[in-house]
Amino acid sequence: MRNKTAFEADGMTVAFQSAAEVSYVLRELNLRIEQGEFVFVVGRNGSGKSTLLKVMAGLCPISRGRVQTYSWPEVQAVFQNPDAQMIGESVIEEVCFGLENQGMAAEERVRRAEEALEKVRMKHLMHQSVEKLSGGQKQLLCIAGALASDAQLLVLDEPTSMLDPISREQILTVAQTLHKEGRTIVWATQLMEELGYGERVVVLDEGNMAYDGTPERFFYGDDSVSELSPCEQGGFRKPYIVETVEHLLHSGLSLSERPVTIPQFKRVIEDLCPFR
Ligand SMILES: Nc1ncnc2c1ncn2[C@@H]1O[C@H](COP(=O)(O)OP(=O)(O)OP(=O)(O)O)[C@@H](O)[C@H]1O
Repeated sequence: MRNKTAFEADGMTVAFQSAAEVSYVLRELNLRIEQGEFVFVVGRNGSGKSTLLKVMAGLCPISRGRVQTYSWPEVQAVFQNPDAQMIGESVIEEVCFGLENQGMAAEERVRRAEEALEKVRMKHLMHQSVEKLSGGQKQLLCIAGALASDAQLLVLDEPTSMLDPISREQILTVAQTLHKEGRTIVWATQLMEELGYGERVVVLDEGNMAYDGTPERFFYGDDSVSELSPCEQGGFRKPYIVETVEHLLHSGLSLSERPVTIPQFKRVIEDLCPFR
């Protein structure tokens, strides 16, 4: 699945002109995402994450440079304000509506919508009015809409920001499954714990690319003991697992890997305990 490019930008610049000045939001970015990658986009507020995702979804024109991406319905996006994306009256209608626009037969629409609602644990609410949903439930509903489609590229802008920890983990696990099936996922987040679910982290800083690499190198850097890692350089807070591992490394323990996820951490601890 890795032989096709899902998104490519060369010298991509996005600028907004106001009466007084031109403000640059993305500055001459070069970025290539292959089909099947799971990429997290990280950056402080206002660093340009949403703008980058909007360009990927074909919703924001660029000012300079060159961009190549899928067009709708091969790209599906979930943005931060779920209300702005709602059209249907009931939960199931909302999901089916998007599929109808993609020319899917009625029976298939309902089957897919129910399956997607099941994945986000909202099937029991399928006949409820969209208006009565909480913010987090609306976010889950938008995610269900994207899951139900055949989209090759899923663009998700802080999709778990309103979700409780169980729903958050559920959505991350669903995203991992879609990734394993070969879909491309680009996910903007402020939550460092989420990065281990993907395989690549892109950091934006005032519209510039500050880092592009694995989650492991992002958290630990090239040398885990001396230099500041890209995570520290960016002023982000490391996840608990990474902080714990760094304590172990500083105390002189030699570890089999530098874990960023709980299963990886478990492996490291098991390797340290030969008599388990
Ligand atoms: N339509 C617009 N007109 C003018 N400025 C804009 C427009 N859209 C975004 N910006 C500016 O671009 C900058 C980047 O915004 P963007 O929403 O892409 O950042 P972000 O990293 O997603 O932020 P957050 O984490 O707060 O969601 C901000 O300073 C914002 O004010």
